[in-house]
Order: sequence, then C-alpha cells, then structure tokens
Amino acid sequence: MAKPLVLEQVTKQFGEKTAVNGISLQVEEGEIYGLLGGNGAGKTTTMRMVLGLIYPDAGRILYHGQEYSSELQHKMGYLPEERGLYPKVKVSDQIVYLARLKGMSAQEADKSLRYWLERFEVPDYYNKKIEELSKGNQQKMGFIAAVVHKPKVLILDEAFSGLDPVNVELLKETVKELRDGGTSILFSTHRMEHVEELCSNITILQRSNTVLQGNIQDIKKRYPREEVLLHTTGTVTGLEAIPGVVRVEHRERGYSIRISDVAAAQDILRRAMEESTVEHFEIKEPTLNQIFIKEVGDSHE
Ligand SMILES: Nc1ncnc2c1ncn2[C@@H]1O[C@H](COP(=O)(O)OP(=O)(O)OP(=O)(O)O)[C@@H](O)[C@H]1O
Repeated sequence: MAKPLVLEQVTKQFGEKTAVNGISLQVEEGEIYGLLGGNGAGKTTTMRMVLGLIYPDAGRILYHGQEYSSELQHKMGYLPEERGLYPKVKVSDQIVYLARLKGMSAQEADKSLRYWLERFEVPDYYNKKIEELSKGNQQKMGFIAAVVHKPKVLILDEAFSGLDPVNVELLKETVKELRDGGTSILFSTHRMEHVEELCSNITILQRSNTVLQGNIQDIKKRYPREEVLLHTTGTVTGLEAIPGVVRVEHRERGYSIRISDVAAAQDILRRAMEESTVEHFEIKEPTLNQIFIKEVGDSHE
C-alpha cells in the first residue's frame, strides 16, 4: 500500500536562495517523523510544501501515492510555529469555522471541539476570545484547530512551545494517541529530548540539505560512545591518568568521564573496583542532542 506521505528529491528556491535542496523522506501510517535542523535549515519551507501552501520547484510530494490536490487539504492538519489563530475571535467560532473549511459539518465540528476542550480540561474556553487566553492555552487551542477535523496527516511545528511541563505531558500523550490511531505526523522541533521520546525516524537538515537521516537507534550506533557514568561508594583516584580518558567531572554520586576510546571504559571499571564499591557503571550512548550539535554545529544561519 502507498505510504501516507512521500517526498522525492524536493527542491524549493526563493530567487537565488535554495531553501530546500533535494529532500527525500517517507512517513508511515501511525508514525511520528522528526524533521530537524538549525535555524533557517529549511524545515518550515518543507512543511509548507507538504501542506500545498507553496509548490516545489523540483521533485514531488505524494500522499498515498497521489499528487497534491485541494481535497487533500481536508485530510491535513497544521500547527504552525507562530500563532495561527485570530486574537479577537471566539474559540468556538474560529475552530468550528476552520473545521468546516476542512469538510466537517457544523454539528460534527462542534462535537469534536467540545470533546477536545473537555479532554484538555478547559470546557469554559468555548466562549472565550483567543486574546483572553494565556500563551500556553492559546497554543493548546492551536493544537485543537490542527486536529479537530481528524486529519490523516498532521504537521506539528514546535507543538509544545510555551507549555508548562504538565501541559507538555498532556499534549505528548495526545500526540502518541493520534499516532496509535494511525495518524502520520511530521514533527518539527529544536527539543531533541522530545524527538527521542516520540520519533523513530528523523531527517536532520542543514542549510537546506539532508545531513543525517534514518532510524534514531541505528544513527546512534554509528557514533562513538564517549561518556562513562560511574557511581561508587568512595573516591577513585588516578582516573585522569588512564589512557583514553579526556576529562573527569565529579558528580553528586560519582563521576562523569569523557573518553576518546571506548577501551578506556574497561580500565576505568577495573580501577574503580580496586579502590571502591561500584554502584553504577554505564557507557552512555550519545544523545540526539550531542549528535545534532556534532552534525549541525555552529554552521546554521
Ligand atoms: N518566502 C521566502 N522568501 C525568501 N526566502 C525565504 C522564504 N522563506 C524561507 N526563506 C529562506 O529559506 C531558508 C529556509 O527557511 P525555513 O523557514 O524553511 O527554515 P527553518 O528550518 O524553518 O528555520 P527555523 O528553525 O529558524 O524556523 C532560510 O534561509 C530563509 O531565509
């Protein structure tokens, strides 16, 4: 069966500027796909092309094997990074209107909106104007506007920005539920810990080009493990002198040791066992944040 969303060698120019240069990716049904990159890397331009708001100059975008058509708008939802709702308009008027544009009847739209307001424990927002709500609650209304019409493809740009930790969890659980219900989600953020938690596959863009792509766990295996965590009951001396140890940092319950060669880890463990009792020993995988910084570094715009 054709995949919900496929980008093939998609390119977009703005005058002389190439904003997106030959990006290819595929999002499965029921997948949250991470689209990452530094500022100006081309993420928003890519999302706008997927939404049919702008057209690629080269390459193509396929939705279940079909080229873009206006009816597809009904099946797509978008939470833009910048606020998309009108401040002076009531939540109910605005979201019902948007859902109707996406092909829902007024009755269905109203029912769906009420469901989401209950779900987010803010049923009284129904009659409030957007400008009366706090920034985080406006973000939640933006999220509802993106999902109210039950889209098959959902595009989330910094979906959790401005939310407190409780609301981040609430929205994260909602996004996982939508995924489990079969929605294909293109998820863009600068928060790598959210990507690690939600996405299995990612593309990292740098200056309009793909620099890294694939399954997060497979990507991690390609990077050296450069940190050892060691918790001991007492002090361990001479760690700095072990070949391959780059830096030793004292932590509350032991040490974080930066290594240049994973073989040093065995010598660290041996030394720790000779001098103390080891409570915890771990050769840490690189985090996605570390990988991102390595790949994108300070070369973003
Ligand atoms: N309408 C436009 N006209 C001219 N240049 C544009 C336009 N839209 C985007 N660009 C340029 O294309 C490049 C990619 O921009 P884009 O907004 O896609 O980046 P981004 O990855 O979303 O960045 P950020 O993380 O900062 O939001 C940038 O150099 C930007 O200046």
